[in-house]
Amino acid sequence: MSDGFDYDLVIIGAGVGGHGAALHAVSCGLKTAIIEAGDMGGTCVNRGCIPSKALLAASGRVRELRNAHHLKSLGIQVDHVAFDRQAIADHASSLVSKIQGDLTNSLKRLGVDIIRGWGKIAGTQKVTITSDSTQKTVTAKDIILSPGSVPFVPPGIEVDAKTVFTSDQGVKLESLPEWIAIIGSGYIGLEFSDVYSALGCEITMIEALDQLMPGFDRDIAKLVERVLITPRDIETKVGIYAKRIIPGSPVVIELADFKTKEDIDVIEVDACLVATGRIPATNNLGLDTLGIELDRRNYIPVDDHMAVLSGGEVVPHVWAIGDATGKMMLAHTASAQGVVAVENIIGRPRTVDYRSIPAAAFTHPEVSYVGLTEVAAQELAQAEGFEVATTKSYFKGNSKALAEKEADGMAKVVYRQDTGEVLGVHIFGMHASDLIHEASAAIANRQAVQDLAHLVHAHPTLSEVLDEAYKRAVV
Ligand SMILES: Cc1cc2nc3c(=O)[nH]c(=O)nc-3n(C[C@H](O)[C@H](O)[C@H](O)COP(=O)(O)OP(=O)(O)OC[C@H]3O[C@@H](n4cnc5c(N)ncnc54)[C@H](O)[C@@H]3O)c2cc1C
Ligand SMILES: NC(=O)c1ccc[n+]([C@@H]2O[C@H](COP(=O)([O-])OP(=O)(O)OC[C@H]3O[C@@H](n4cnc5c(N)ncnc54)[C@H](O)[C@@H]3O)[C@@H](O)[C@H]2O)c1
Repeated sequence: MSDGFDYDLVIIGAGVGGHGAALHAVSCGLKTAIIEAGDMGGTCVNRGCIPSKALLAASGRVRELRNAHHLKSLGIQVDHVAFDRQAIADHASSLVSKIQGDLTNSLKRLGVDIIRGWGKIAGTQKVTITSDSTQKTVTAKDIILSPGSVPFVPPGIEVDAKTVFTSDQGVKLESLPEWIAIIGSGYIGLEFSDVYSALGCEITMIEALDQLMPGFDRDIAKLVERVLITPRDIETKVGIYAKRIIPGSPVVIELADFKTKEDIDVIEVDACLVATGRIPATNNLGLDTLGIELDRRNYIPVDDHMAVLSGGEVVPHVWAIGDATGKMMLAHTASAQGVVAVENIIGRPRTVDYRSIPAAAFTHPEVSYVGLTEVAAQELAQAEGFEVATTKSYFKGNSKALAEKEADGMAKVVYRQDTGEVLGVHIFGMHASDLIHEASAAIANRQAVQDLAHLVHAHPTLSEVLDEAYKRAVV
C-alpha cells in the first residue's frame, strides 16, 4: 500500500464527485486524502441539489394546500394557508448543515484524511495545498481532480448578489420579490419558477433559444409548458436574450433578439435570477505542470475511463470527474464517475455508461428522462442506418394518478424499430423522478420493448404508465 507515496489517492475537491470517489477508494483499500478549499460537499450539498429540493418541497406543499379546487375534488377543505419565508429558508439551510455534517463525518469515520486548502498539481504524482500562508506538498500514486463548476454569467449581466443573483444566492431565499425575471429556462430556471410561483411571485422567464426548455424532448417540453408555465403567473419571452442587466431598485433588463441582436425592449423588475448554465472551475489547478490543456470550453479532457488526456493521450495517474469534465452536470454522474475512476485505478477496467444515467427536474409535477431525446435518436439512426419509433402513454389513463386527481402527464419511449432496443425514456408527471429508474435499468441492460412489455407491474401504481407505454410499442 502507498509504495513510498504519502497516499495511494489524493482527490482535489470534496463535492459529491470527490466524496463518492473517496468512499469507494477506501472500500477498495486505498489510503486516501481529499482536499477542499471551500465548503465540504461542494455545490450539490451547499448551493445546489439539497437546498433547492428543500425549497421545492416546502413551496410545493404551499401550492398543493392553496389549490382549493383540487382539494375540494378530493372532499377536502382548507381554509387559510400561510407560510413564513424565513422558516422555509431555514428549512433549506438546516438541511444543508445536516447533510454537510453527515458527508464530512462519513469521510472521517472511514479514515479519509481531509486537508483544507487549495489543491494544485505540482508535477508527477505530487500535489501542493495552500491555505492562508502555509503550503505543504503531498505525494500520491494517483490524483483525481474534482473541482466542479460555478454559475455562468453572460457578458453584460452584472450580479450584485442581492437584486441580481445566481442560484448560489437564490437557494437562500432571502426575499420574495413581487416580480422576478428568470434568465434561462433550463433546470434551474424551471425549478426556481416552480418555487417562486408557488410562493406568489410574478415571473418573466427569458430564454435565448427559440423554444423553452431546449434541452428536453420536444413533446415533453410542450406538455411541461402547458402545465407548469402557461396556467401560472409566468410570462415567457422566447428567442430573446438579456443583453444587459443593471442591478438596483428596480433591476433594469435590456432585451434583444437572439438571432438579429436587435434591441427589443427594456423591462424593470424587482429582482432577477440568472440561470444561464454553469462553467467548469478549472483555473489554477497546476495542469500546466504536466502539460495538460483544457478543452476549448475549459473542461478537463477525459476518456470514458475518466483518465485525463493530453493531446489525446492518457496522462498516467491523473483522473478527472464531475462537472469539470462537462459530461452531464449532475450529482450522481459525478459520484458514478468517481467510482469508475477508482475502479480503473485499482486495475478493474470500467467505463461510464452516460446513456443510462437518469436526470430529473423536481418541479410539481416532476420531469425526468434517461437516454436520448427523439431528435438525438434520429441523428444516431441516420448515422448508423436504423429507424426510430416512439410510443406514449398518459397519466390520465392511470388509475393511481386518477385516484390522486393528478392526471397531468405523459411517458414517451424512444426505441429502435428493428431491434426494439430502448434508446430514451421521458416522463412528465407525478413522481417522474422515481419512475425513471426502471427505464434507466432497461437502458443499462440494452433491453428491448418486446421484453419490457412482459414485466409485471403492481396495480394500481404510477409505474403502470411505463408498462402501458412498453405494451403500446408491441401491439
Ligand atoms: C441550484 C442547483 C440545483 C441542482 N440540483 C441538482 C439535482 O437536483 N440533482 C443533481 O443530480 N444535480 C443537481 N445539481 C448539479 C450538482 O450540484 C452538480 O452536478 C454537482 O455538485 C457536481 O459535483 P462535483 O463534485 O463535480 O463538483 P462540486 O459539487 O462543484 O464540488 C467541487 C468542490 O471542489 C472544490 N474545489 C475546486 N477547486 C479546488 C481546488 N483547487 N482545491 C481544493 N478544492 C477545490 C470546490 O470548493 C467544491 O467544493 C444542481 C446544481 C445547482 C446549481
Ligand atoms: N434537478 C437537477 O438535476 C438540476 C437542477 C438544477 C441544476 N442542475 C444542473 O445545473 C446546470 C445548470 O443549470 P441551468 O439551468 O443554469 O443551465 P441549463 O443549461 O440547463 O439552462 C440554461 C438556459 O439558459 C439559456 N440562456 C443562456 N444564456 C442566456 C441569455 N443571455 N438570455 C436568455 N437565456 C439564456 C440557455 O439557452 C438554456 O436554455 C445544469 O446543466 C444541470 O445539470 C441540475
